[in-house]
Amino acid sequence: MESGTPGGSGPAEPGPRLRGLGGALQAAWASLLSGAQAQAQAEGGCCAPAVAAVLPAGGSGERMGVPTPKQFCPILERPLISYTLQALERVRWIKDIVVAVTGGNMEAMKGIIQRYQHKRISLVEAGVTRHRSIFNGLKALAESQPNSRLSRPEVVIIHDAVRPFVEEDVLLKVVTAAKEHGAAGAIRPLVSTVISPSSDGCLDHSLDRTKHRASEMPQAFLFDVIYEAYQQCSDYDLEFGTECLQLALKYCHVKAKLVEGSPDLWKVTYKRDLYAAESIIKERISQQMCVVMDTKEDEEHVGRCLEEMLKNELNHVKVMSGRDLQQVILEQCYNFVCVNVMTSDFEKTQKLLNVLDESNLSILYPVVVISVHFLDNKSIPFGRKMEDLMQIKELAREVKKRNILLCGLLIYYPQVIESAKGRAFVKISDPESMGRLTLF
Ligand SMILES: Nc1ccn([C@@H]2O[C@H](COP(=O)(O)OP(=O)(O)OP(=O)(O)O)[C@@H](O)[C@H]2O)c(=O)n1
Ligand SMILES: O=C(CO)[C@H](O)[C@H](O)COP(=O)(O)O
Repeated sequence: MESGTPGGSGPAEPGPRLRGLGGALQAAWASLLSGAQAQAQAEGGCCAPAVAAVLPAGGSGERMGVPTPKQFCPILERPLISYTLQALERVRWIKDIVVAVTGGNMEAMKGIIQRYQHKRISLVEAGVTRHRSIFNGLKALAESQPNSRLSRPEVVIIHDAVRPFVEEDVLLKVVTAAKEHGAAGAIRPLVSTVISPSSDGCLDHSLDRTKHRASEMPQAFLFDVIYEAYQQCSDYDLEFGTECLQLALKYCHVKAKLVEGSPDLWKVTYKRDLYAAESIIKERISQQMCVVMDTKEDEEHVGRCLEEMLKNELNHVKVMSGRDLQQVILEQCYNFVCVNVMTSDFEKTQKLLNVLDESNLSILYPVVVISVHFLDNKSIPFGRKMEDLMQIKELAREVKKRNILLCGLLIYYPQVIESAKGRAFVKISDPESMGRLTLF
């Protein structure tokens, strides 16, 4: 068993991050906690139930038909598996994440962990089938080695490395249900009817679609249940089985609770799925925008006006004062409009770029920054202003190396407007008084 992070990163703070979860889920978590706490107290310990995850990532992705195993295929220049790891590691109550990779991909995987700063990851050698890879992950959790930071969890989540869009709510639902029933898994309605062909290639019978479901991931188990099932199961199961819930039923008589999952839980299998995954990621990161203003006063005018306009297009728009720049990072937003009203040309933008650099936000996704500038026709001529602003080219070249895409917007307005330029923005949104917008 190898530690994925050379130099090691300690486990995350135990305890759930419940932001955004509904009341029913919070109650579910509370009951999960209380059961575990009672047991922990009885054992003289404390804290939440130990939850770990096993991610099989040792396949070759034959159906995708490209030389690179699909879990390592890039989406927006980042390997698919990194998105799945990110989805799991942001769930703070998952203590350990064990990833099964082939010996040949071990170094590449370590590189990914280091480059994208993944935490709480341990690597094990994959097996020749998915079930064998999972079994290896479970063994690493069951039999903690002298130098291993892993310990036997109470509940284990099993999730395919090639299902990147798993959300905290479904993870919580399967873990909670597994605690109660011994096993649980996400399901989806069938898209197509399942039929059974006979040996002559004709229809034998078809299944009633309303009575069947597609089994997806994640699944969760009481660790003792699934480990026992894997220890008991036959070579045939390990070789040809595709369903962990079935092993729990067959070998431990545990009937899994089935939990409705979201459509995004589907497994990246064919090449076109990579394009679909890319579109989903782009859609998600483009729906959030931060408008950074350089004074509180202008925030009232330009900021609020811009916010109203953008809200027609985007789900989440937030206006922030230049003084709250550190807060920007906590928002996990990847699109910024930085309005330089009061400060000299690039002062605000430069401050934002510094904060972004320090945060390492752009390691995970490309960050877009639009630097907005104003010019009224009574001050310096348009051409001179543009010349001054052309220094943005150099800045843009520099930050592009760090995955930050910077461009400028010059708003040139014809009238002198007495008070804050915020009003000028209101005016230019009106085509009658429109001056000139120049993207540079
Ligand atoms: N020996 C194997 C085979 C598969 N998997 C993993 O199990 C998950 C689901 O399997 P699947 O989608 O079938 O992946 P592949 O086997 O890689 O794909 P294919 O069947 O097209 O070859 C994937 O994360 C895959 O990497 C694994 O860990 N070890
Ligand atoms: O479908 C599944 C539900 O149990 C598993 O998630 C798994 O993806 C099946 O893998 P494979 O395609 O290799 O059989």
